[in-house]
Amino acid sequence: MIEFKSVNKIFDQKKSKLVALRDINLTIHDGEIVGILGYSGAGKSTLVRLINGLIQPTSGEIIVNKESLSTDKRKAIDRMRHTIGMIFQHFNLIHSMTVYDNIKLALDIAKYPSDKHTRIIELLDLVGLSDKKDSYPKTLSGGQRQRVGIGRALANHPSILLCDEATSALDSKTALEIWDLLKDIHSKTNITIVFITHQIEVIKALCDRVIVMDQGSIVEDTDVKSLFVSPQSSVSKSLLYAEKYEQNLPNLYELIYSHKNADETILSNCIKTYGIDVNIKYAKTLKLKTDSIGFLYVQIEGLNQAQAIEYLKQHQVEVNPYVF
Ligand SMILES: Nc1ncnc2c1ncn2[C@@H]1O[C@H](COP(=O)(O)OP(=O)(O)OP(=O)(O)O)[C@@H](O)[C@H]1O
Repeated sequence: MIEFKSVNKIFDQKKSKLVALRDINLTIHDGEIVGILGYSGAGKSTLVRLINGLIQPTSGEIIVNKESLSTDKRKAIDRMRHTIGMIFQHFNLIHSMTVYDNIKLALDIAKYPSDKHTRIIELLDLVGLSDKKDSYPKTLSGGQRQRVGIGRALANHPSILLCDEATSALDSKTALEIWDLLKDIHSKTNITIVFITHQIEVIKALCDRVIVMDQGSIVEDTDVKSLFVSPQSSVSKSLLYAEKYEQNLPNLYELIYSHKNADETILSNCIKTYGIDVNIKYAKTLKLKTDSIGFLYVQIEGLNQAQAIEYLKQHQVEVNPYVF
């Protein structure tokens, strides 16, 4: 479990102070897959660096697996060795070492107590790189390099995996394969995954919960489905709306089908009952990890417009006036 209690982080700059994190209160439970979402400069990396003990908070307390992180650097290093694995955007592999040796290095640093060779073979199998054990990083694709990164991060059986923009440098197909691999690892190990990202796609495909950050503060902490159905913060709205329909039209509404019993017949029944004209501008289905949500952007015209909207709402369709 990761806990932040009233954590502030202030960086001293030449002439001023920069508040990178302000009053962060947060609990991440064991086995959760949490996305930390925000624009550049929001404070995401600072949050991660505090979790892994690379930096200290200016005030407040951080507790990782019941261990309070004080200014004791030895404890932080121990935690990195034993409870936290980390993967990075640019993989951070040692290029003069083979895949096998890159993973072995992690075991050497952790002073792995059991048979290292057996563990390396196990890890190579887990990340799907058994046939690449003697290859060098420069001969691997980006996705394969990140698989090595994942193998190395998991070497010493950590209970937490921190991912800092870990798929931002990959094309969308390769990123999807890495998210699938992480889901597979999660189902086998129940490891806690914290994924720092500015990409809404990762949240959609991988996460159960999302924490949205803006200018050093947490502005939203919610389950992923709620983020898509009713985003609360301006950051999540703008990240989501950038994916959707951007044109301003009169009488434009966003209809959200998120309940299992809400289907298209509701709209056709509504048209028949209230004699309205419905002009469908755009439709999209978002597939989440275990669910899906339908979005329909429609212009609704006619005398009974208000009653029609009420009817839709009563039939578990969310209706929002759509103004970008
Ligand atoms: N060591 C440092 N010294 C001074 N300021 C820093 C330091 N590290 C981060 N900052 C500042 O703290 C703020 C938050 O930075 P942080 O890297 O945590 O944001 P981020 O959300 O991870 O952004 P990005 O996605 O661009 O990495 C930024 O204004 C950044 O310039």
